[in-house]
Amino acid sequence: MIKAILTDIEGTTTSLSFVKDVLFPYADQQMQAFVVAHRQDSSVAKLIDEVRMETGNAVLSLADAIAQLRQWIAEDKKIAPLKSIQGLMWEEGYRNGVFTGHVYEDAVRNLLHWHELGLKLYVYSSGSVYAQKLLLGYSDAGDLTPLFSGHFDTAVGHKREVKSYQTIVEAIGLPAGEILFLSDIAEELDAAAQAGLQTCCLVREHQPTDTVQHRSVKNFDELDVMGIT
Ligand SMILES: CSCCC(=O)C(=O)COP(=O)(O)O
Ligand SMILES: [Mg+2]
Repeated sequence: MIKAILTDIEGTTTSLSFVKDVLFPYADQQMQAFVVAHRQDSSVAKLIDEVRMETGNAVLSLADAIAQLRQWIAEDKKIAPLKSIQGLMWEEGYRNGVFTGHVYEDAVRNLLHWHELGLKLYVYSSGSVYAQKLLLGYSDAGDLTPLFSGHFDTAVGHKREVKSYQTIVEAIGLPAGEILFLSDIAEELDAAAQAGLQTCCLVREHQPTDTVQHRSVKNFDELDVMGIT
């Protein structure tokens, strides 16, 4: 019996297009002004140092660090300092009403339903925990954060690694087989399944490469959570 649901965001609760066509371009356009304006803030200064460490160049100039961050956005790299800086920048966009967090209607409806049924809900995304809470807190459907019992990002490890899911299972404190992981990426589902989680692939906008060993649905309405044993 499923007692908890761990969900991915991009491609699962949220459209790829919102991330690729709204969030990433916003971060790209604002990067220069944001980093220059906040370079003395301890949080931003620390993240720029992390960019230097990541590139292996301890004396990387601020201008080159900004260029590197923009390059990583273009390449959709899931690198921790980039994801953290993006979260800080998106906060301005959400707070100023430039955009709201896209969450599919079927996802909102079923997250509410599962929460009412007493299932524990968690997020695991490459977006920072801070960015996850912003997207769900400023969602099209209002503040969804009270539905969630916890959030995980790449601080627990990358999403294609089995160890990350083992760490999450330990943190949730339930047997792995009682946790259902939802994602649109086959390699993430493979890693979760190897850690013993139940899995389901969301095939919303594109056909994943190889998900034969996972159940698969087009949206959350098709998912019979209580039927999974
Ligand atoms: C939740 S923040 C916006 C999405 C993001 O930055 C990202 O990298 C999405 O990765 P996911 O693991 O949710 O596919
Ligand atoms: Mg995804």
